[in-house]
Amino acid sequence: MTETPLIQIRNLSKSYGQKQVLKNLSLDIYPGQVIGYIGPNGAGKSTTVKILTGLIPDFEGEVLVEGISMAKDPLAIKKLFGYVPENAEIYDVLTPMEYLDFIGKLYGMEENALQERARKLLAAFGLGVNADDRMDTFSKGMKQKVLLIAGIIHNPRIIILDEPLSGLDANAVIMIKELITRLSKEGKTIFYCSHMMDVVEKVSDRILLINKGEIIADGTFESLKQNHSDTLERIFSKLTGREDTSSETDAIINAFD
Ligand SMILES: Nc1ncnc2c1ncn2[C@@H]1O[C@H](COP(=O)(O)OP(=O)(O)OP(=O)(O)O)[C@@H](O)[C@H]1O
Repeated sequence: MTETPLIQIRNLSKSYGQKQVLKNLSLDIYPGQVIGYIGPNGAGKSTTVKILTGLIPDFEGEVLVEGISMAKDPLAIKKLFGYVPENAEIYDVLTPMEYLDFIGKLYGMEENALQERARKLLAAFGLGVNADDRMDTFSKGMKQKVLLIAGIIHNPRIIILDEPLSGLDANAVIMIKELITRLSKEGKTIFYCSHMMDVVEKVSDRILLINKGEIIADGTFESLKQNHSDTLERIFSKLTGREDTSSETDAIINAFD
């Protein structure tokens, strides 16, 4: 590929105390890629994305986004990212509009544009009629949708979804798949962390497999299956155990077919 990488990660390492959780990661990520970032619990996925989004400022190595070093201008880089964290709590005494207004202003959005985009996205996610209702009356799936919208309210170039499906039902899975497809068509770069191999397979055009803080495979899902089937099987059967055969998981996986 001759294109300039959008994100360049060079020799990235991170330790918590004595424990090294990322070991010398080097990666180039290109504009428009949909990357599935997979690996077992504790492999280092969330730590990687928290470094990319500026939430963990102390690390070794270098991260460049659009050629700008994270160390030099973290605020400029933060605005390029939209981040939907795993298991986030929402401040649910607010309405979606109040919450999105708060988040949008953190990104410096102008009031009218912010209101317009918030209502448009809420309607697109089927929450138009709930835009001004307090979220403490919402289901988990409805709150997750608001968190997703909050992650993309400022129209970021790069979107990071960290396990956006945990605990959600099959409808939410369909919604995520549609969202990823739509955002990818708009040219967004997407970094999608998940334990659900089958789901990642269907939405990603590049898979990164991380284990114990090291990227052990990088390629298409097909190439991964050919060259790392043992690792994939070991990791995911250990990881998901019986869950993969539960009817709920089956329903989620089937939602993609
Ligand atoms: N703030 C922290 N302090 C100390 N150790 C941490 C901290 N955050 C993460 N860790 C440890 O770092 C390792 C990597 O964690 P991380 O959350 O990045 O993994 P992950 O791949 O996202 O896992 P999961 O799939 O379970 O979310 C784990 O062993 C975790 O216990």
